[in-house]
Amino acid sequence: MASAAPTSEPDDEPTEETALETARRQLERAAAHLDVDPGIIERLHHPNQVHRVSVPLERDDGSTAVYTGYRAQHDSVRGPYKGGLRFHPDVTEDECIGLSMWMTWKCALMDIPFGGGKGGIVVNPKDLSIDEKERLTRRFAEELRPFIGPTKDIPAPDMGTDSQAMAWFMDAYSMQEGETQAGVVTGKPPVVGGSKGRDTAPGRSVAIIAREAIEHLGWDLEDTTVAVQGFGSVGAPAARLLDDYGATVVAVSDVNGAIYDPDGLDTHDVPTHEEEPEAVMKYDAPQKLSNGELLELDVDVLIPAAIGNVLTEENADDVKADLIVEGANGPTTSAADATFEERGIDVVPDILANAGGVTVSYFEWLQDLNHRSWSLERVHDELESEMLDAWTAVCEEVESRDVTWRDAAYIVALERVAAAHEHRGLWP
Ligand SMILES: NC(=O)C1=CN([C@@H]2O[C@H](COP(=O)(O)OP(=O)(O)OC[C@H]3O[C@@H](n4cnc5c(N)ncnc54)[C@H](OP(=O)(O)O)[C@@H]3O)[C@@H](O)[C@H]2O)C=CC1
Ligand SMILES: O=C(O)CCC(=O)C(=O)O
Repeated sequence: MASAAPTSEPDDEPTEETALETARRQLERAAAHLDVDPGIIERLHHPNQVHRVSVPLERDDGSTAVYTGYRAQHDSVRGPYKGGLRFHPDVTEDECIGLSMWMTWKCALMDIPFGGGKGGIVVNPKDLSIDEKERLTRRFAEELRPFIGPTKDIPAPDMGTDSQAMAWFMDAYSMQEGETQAGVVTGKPPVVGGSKGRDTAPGRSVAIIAREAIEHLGWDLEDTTVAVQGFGSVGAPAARLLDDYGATVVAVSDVNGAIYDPDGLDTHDVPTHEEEPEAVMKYDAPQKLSNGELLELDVDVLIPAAIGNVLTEENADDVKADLIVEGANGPTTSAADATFEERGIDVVPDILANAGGVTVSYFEWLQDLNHRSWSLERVHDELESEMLDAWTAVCEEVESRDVTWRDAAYIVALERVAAAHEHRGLWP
């Protein structure tokens, strides 16, 4: 339980296992535990559709730039496709497909009536002015119009997009429909049909699940040290809530590196990505580390909550945390996962830990369809209850089958998706 900064200079560069490869391996591992029609499993290796669009943008200087956008729609047997839109230079078609598969499992694990979708634009949003971001988002909504809708496919925020982007997206879609269609996206500001508590929900669920895992392992939260990579929509609320629960958050990071205080940071004082991007490293802290060093800190709990593929075969042997709670989607490659299993390091998977985001998105969609607004207290209470139900379902599988938390979560999700395929008669 000691906390000390490592002295090595690890490689920050992730290795090249694609999200799709990781997602397929995870599916195969879960399928090996279940008696499911192999045809259904084969079908679930592939997305239903992937839409690739060109998104032209008039830059502020009058020139035209054309960006590539994607929307991957993996499976809709349990309901409309659901999942975020990412604005990031590393977005690829395969990444969107892998992320859309994870959304299918995440929604099934949470038992909410959605399938899996994910999309994004290959762009660095930090290179765009606010007006350019608005024009790009509105045009993306226009390009995706034929494929989305409140009962078809419902996007949401992800890396590089936020509630303002969702408001523009909803407005652009609604203008063409001739009426406000609040339910076409979630993660909007509450004043235009968003749900209270959606902005912090993915981080809140990470903290709730970390708290449950810590209790399950018989640790005391007050004696638990935590390092969090990324201080955005997921990392910041997770760090702050764990701090509020009594844990000691010793390190947090942004894209430029990490701040470290072995006595614990005042997480409410460190600016989040939303408050000021790239401000973490400007914060006055006893030590500055690289993002790679943060991942190898001798802490009890490590929460990767920024980008994918940061825990790889290159650094898995050097990770010193006893518990990893995945805040980001796909932070752990299959090779690293195998190493953690061998080393007895527990990993709570993304599809469980960060599922608070899509769960409150579901609450938002219900509020939009019913033209009702829930109180923040109700959102928090219902989220807590949904997270505990999912946690219990996963723990039951862990105990009855003696599998990892990731395999258990996939088994619960895959059983539900496969049963829906069987009942609907879509297969074979
Ligand atoms: N937003 C959501 O609703 C949900 C998001 N997720 C997943 O969580 C992860 C983070 O998303 P989200 O919090 O929304 O993103 P944000 O854009 O809100 O924040 C990302 C954070 O990560 C930092 N960051 C960016 N690149 C790197 C890097 N290369 N190394 C270390 N830190 C980096 C950013 O730093 P800086 O401020 O300097 O840019 C920022 O602090 C993604 O995997 C996303 O898919 C999962 C569930 C829901
Ligand atoms: O809120 C949503 O619909 C999806 C959020 C998301 O993209 C995710 O959980 O990865």
